[in-house]
Amino acid sequence: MPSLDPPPQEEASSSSASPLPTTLPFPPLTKSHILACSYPSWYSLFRPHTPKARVIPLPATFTSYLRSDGIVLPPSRPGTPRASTSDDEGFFSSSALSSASDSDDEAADPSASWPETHAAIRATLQDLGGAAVPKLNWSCPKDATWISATNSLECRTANDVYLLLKSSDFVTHDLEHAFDECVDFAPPQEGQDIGTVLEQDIDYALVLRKHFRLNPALEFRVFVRRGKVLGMGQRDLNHYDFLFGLRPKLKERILEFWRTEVRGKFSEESYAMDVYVPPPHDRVWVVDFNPWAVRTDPGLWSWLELLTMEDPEEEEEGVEEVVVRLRIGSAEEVGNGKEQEVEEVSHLEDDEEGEEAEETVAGLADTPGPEFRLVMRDDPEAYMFNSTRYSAHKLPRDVVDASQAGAGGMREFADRWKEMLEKQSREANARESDGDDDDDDE
Ligand SMILES: Nc1ncnc2c1ncn2[C@@H]1O[C@H](COP(=O)(O)OP(=O)(O)OP(=O)(O)O)[C@@H](O)[C@H]1O
Ligand SMILES: [Mg+2]
Repeated sequence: MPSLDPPPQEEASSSSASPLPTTLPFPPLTKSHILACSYPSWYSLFRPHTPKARVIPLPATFTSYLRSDGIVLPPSRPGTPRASTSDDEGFFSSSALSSASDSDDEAADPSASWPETHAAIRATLQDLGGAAVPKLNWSCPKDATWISATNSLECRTANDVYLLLKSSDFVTHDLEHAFDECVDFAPPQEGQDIGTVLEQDIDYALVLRKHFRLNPALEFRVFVRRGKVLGMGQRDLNHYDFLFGLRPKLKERILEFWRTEVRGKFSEESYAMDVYVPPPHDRVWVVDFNPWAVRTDPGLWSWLELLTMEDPEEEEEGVEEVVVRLRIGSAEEVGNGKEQEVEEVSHLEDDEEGEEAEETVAGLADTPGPEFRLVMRDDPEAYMFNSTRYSAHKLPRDVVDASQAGAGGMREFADRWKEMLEKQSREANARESDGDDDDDDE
């Protein structure tokens, strides 16, 4: 992944009265921090609070297959022609993926190099009820869903899994750039293979999570810095009226969960924790732990503010549900405070979760304690170029494009970067003085 260093000092400070930060003040990134956020590292600690999943260790033969160019899938059944239309082909037909390197139907079966892994994946899919969402140690192939017939992460066969993993840049990042920016990582010397170097420290694994229909509105990212929750916010960048009424309850549950189940248990002091809080919103599920690093998408926050904000006051144990009936904007804009129809969210575990729609109307404003950000209707933050889906991965691409466009390109990029920092700073100030303000028309 290209460096995310902001533009040079003179670009950022030349025209502004108040000096702007020119680098993001992250603490030094270490391999041990990255490894602590690897799914197989934390899963055993939080298993009772994690949707049903299985971790399959991956041999070097399999990771080499993932790193190799081209997409060659195993035949649907060993020994059968690729054009088979058996049920085992899942969403994808392996015959449809024949490429230049695979011009005849008799290309070698790649799974011959990792038969146990192939068998384990097939058995695990069955064990998980026939449909799972794949992930490597840190990343899910969210950027590759376009290649799936269902446009989703749902996999029904081993070939569905391989196709998503092999099509994903995010997965490639795990395989080739896991320790980028780590101060204690020596990049490979000439002639050394990155895979071999990384695998000295990393036990690669495939995580298969039982697939369920989750409601993206109820996924949140919680930012913890030096052992204190700084804030939290939606992961999905759409506006959901019903979240405003639920905010006090969600916040209380998430903070309580963090205090009782995560604090003192997860080894790291700074990280971004992803949680899912399905109806009836009494139980918090851990989806992921992400490094405190620029590679993690700050979502509705910006890294600049997360890194520079004051430490919060000591946590109040048990934030109360405060009923605050503020009128912000029009009635239509603030919504009715009731949750809309909620998607099915069963199968988090072996036992079923309740699915009743939440009717609590507890207020629309945020309660005291760490700020809980929601997307306002027409919130510009949802549309900022650096806050769109997978922005942490798009930004480096911007840097790459800018660098390829020569000095002019870099200057233009630097200007955009400066504008972005200024905008974030303005918005942080406005938020501080105005509180919830859904009329922001920037
Ligand atoms: N068991 C599941 N069934 C269906 N969808 C799931 C399941 N688990 C996760 N997802 C979806 O996949 C998304 C990505 O999962 P996850 O957060 O683990 O990936 P990630 O690569 O770590 O993402 P990020 O880069 O944002 O940290 C989740 O936000 C959720 O919407
Ligand atoms: Mg993650």
